Formats: sequence, C-alpha cells, structure tokens
Amino acid sequence: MVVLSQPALDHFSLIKTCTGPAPDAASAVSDIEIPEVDLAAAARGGRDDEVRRLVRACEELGFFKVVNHGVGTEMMGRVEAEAERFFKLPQSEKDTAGPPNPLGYGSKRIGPNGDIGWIEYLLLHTSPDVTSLNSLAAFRVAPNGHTFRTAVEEYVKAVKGLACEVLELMAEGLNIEPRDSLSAMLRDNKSDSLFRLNHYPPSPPELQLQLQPFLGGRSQLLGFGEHTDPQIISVLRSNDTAGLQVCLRDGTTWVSVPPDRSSFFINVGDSLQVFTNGRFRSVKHRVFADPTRSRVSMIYFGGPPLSQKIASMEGLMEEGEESLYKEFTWCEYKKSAYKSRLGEYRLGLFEKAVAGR
Ligand SMILES: C=C1C[C@]23C[C@@]1(O)CC[C@H]2[C@@]12CC[C@H](O)[C@@](C)(C(=O)O1)[C@H]2[C@@H]3C(=O)O
Ligand SMILES: O=C(O)CCC(=O)C(=O)O
Ligand SMILES: [Fe+2]
Repeated sequence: MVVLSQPALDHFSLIKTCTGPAPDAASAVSDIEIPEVDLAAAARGGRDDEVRRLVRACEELGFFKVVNHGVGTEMMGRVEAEAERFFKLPQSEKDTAGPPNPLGYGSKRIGPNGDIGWIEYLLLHTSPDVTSLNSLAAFRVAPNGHTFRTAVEEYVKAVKGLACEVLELMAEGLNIEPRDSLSAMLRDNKSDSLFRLNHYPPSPPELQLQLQPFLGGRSQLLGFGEHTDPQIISVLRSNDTAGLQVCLRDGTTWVSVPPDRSSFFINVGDSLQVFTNGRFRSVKHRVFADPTRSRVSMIYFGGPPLSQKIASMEGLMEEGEESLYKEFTWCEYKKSAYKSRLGEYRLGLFEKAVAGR
C-alpha cells in the first residue's frame, strides 16, 4: 500500500477542489461565434461598422476578439517564451517570488479567500510608481530575468495602447465626450493596472485517474473559476491551447472561446459596466485546464487611479435615466473585491435598491 505523506495529502485535497462545477443540464455549452472587431478596417474607412460591431458585442456579450491590431506577434512570442522558461523552474525557486500579496508568484490559490484552481501565475503592477514591475523577485529568479522584464515592459506598453484605442472606439460608439474620457484613466500615471501571466499545466494521467470520482464525467480540471474582472477592460492573449469559456447574458450558457495566439480578446470589466450604467455588461468567464497541453495566457487589466470615482458617465445617460449604482471610488471597489470570493457578484453591494428589480 502506498502511504502518502502529509504534504502530499494536503496537495491532493487542494487539487481535488479544482474539479470545478459538475456539468448539469442548467449549464449548457453553446457554440456561438465570438464577435470580431477589425482595427485595420476601422482605420481604413470602415470605422462606423467596426464601432457598431464593438458596441453590440459589449452590450450582448461583454466580450469580443480584436484582429489586425498592429501589435507585433514576435513581441507576444517573447513574453510567452520567457514566461514558459520561468514556469519550468523548480517549484522551490518559483516560490521565492511568492506568496502573492496580491502581487507576485502564486500557485493553486487564487486571491486571499480560499479560491483554488489548477493554475500557477505571476501578478504584477504596471505602474512605474509601484516598484513591483522593476524589482519583482520573479525577474531575479527567472533564467533570463533582464530579457523577461524588458519583454513584459514592451508588451504592456503595446497592449495598454491597444486598450486605449478600443476604449476610444467605445466612447465614440456611445457618444461620450471627450473621446478619451475612459482611456485617460489608463494613461494616467497613477492608473491602477495589472499584468498577469497564467500557466495551466497539463494534468498528469495518474492524477487524472485519482480525480476521476470527483470530475463528474468531465475530463478537465478547473483552472480559473467563474468570475468577472473588476477593472475597466481586460486584454487577453493566450497560446493555442483552448480552455477559456465566456457566459452568455442568460447567466447559464457557456461558450468555448477558440484560442488564437495572434489576436487579442477583450473583456468588459465591472467598472465599465458602471461607467455605461449597465449598458455594457462585464462578462463572466472561466478556464478549464487541458489534460494534455499547457495553456499560457497573459492579461492586461486596465484600471483607473485609486481615487477615480466610478459612476455612470453623463454623456450617455438618456433624459430622465437614473444611475443604477451608488457612488464609489475604485479604491473602495477594489477593497471590497479583495474581500469577496472569486465567483461572487461583486457589483451587487453597489447597486441602488430600485423597486421592482
Ligand atoms: C478571489 C479573488 C482573486 C482576485 C481578487 C479576488 O478577491 C476577487 C477578484 C479576483 C480578480 C479577477 C481578475 C484578475 O485576475 C484579478 C487580479 C483581479 O483584479 O480581480 C483577480 C484577483 C487576484 O487574483 O488577486
Ligand atoms: O487565463 C485565462 O485565459 C483567463 C484568466 C482570467 O480570467 C484572469 O486572470 O482574470
Ligand atoms: Fe478574468
């Protein structure tokens, strides 16, 4: 008989939690096409069509794909390659860049409130004011620390530019003046934006076998449980391993997102839902790990400065329309988010009580 040591047992009970929700009739997986916005077409003269497509995608799904974006694929590849080298390091070396507080290296535990996933990650702040990007232990232990750091800095600069371009198209579609009202929050030196590198390792067959009774007929472990992103906008790019799913507005139908390493995927975040008084919806999403291939994803979370008031924007309110949300700052929302579990509907605490709703 094999007797497992206490650390091995702790490890096993931790990953047992990554089996995620059992598939049931109430949560169907559908095959709809992910909406696409073509930035080159928008620049060439098809701007109105692309803006209309983008607004519809944000209203109906809160998620879309951006193609022909002009960000170099080599630059994307460099970050991916260096991240892979970091994640291949021995566990003891990676652990010196953790535990996350919330920044740094983390493994299996997501956030401070007991959420677990089949994942390891690096979470960094992007602001030069917050020294983490420059001094983060990860870059010291990484085999190619300097190259890794430079690649991340270049990439973050490029995706921040992309996020701002997309936010300006949104402002145009919603008739918000000035057009940079949203993007200025990301461009602000005090912008509270994050960059995250996620690695979902393949699950070894012996683990798969042991977990069979807990998988409820599914063959995949839950990498990142369902949640919405609290910021304004998230720009996601992954390698060619599938796993990301987004939820339709009905709240129960999930759609698998075919991976595309040369494109970006945009999530509407909770703060953008509030800025648009609920017209754009922050999208619920989750990730299942592939049993045989590793998934590496990189996400830029564009957030406002901590002191920024998060409230419906004047320009887009119809006459007589009331704000659905109480007034709060990003700092207040962020604090509240970090007290919540991953899957909670965090905006609920900030909604105004309206009769009949
Ligand atoms: C469980 C949690 C992890 C998270 C902070 C939270 O308490 C709730 C929001 C989570 C989330 C989701 C989007 C991003 O990945 C993230 C960095 C963020 O800003 O909010 C994570 C937080 C985290 O992993 O620290
Ligand atoms: O890794 C992914 O594909 C998505 C991860 C995610 O949703 C997050 O980090 O907030
Ligand atoms: Fe997310």
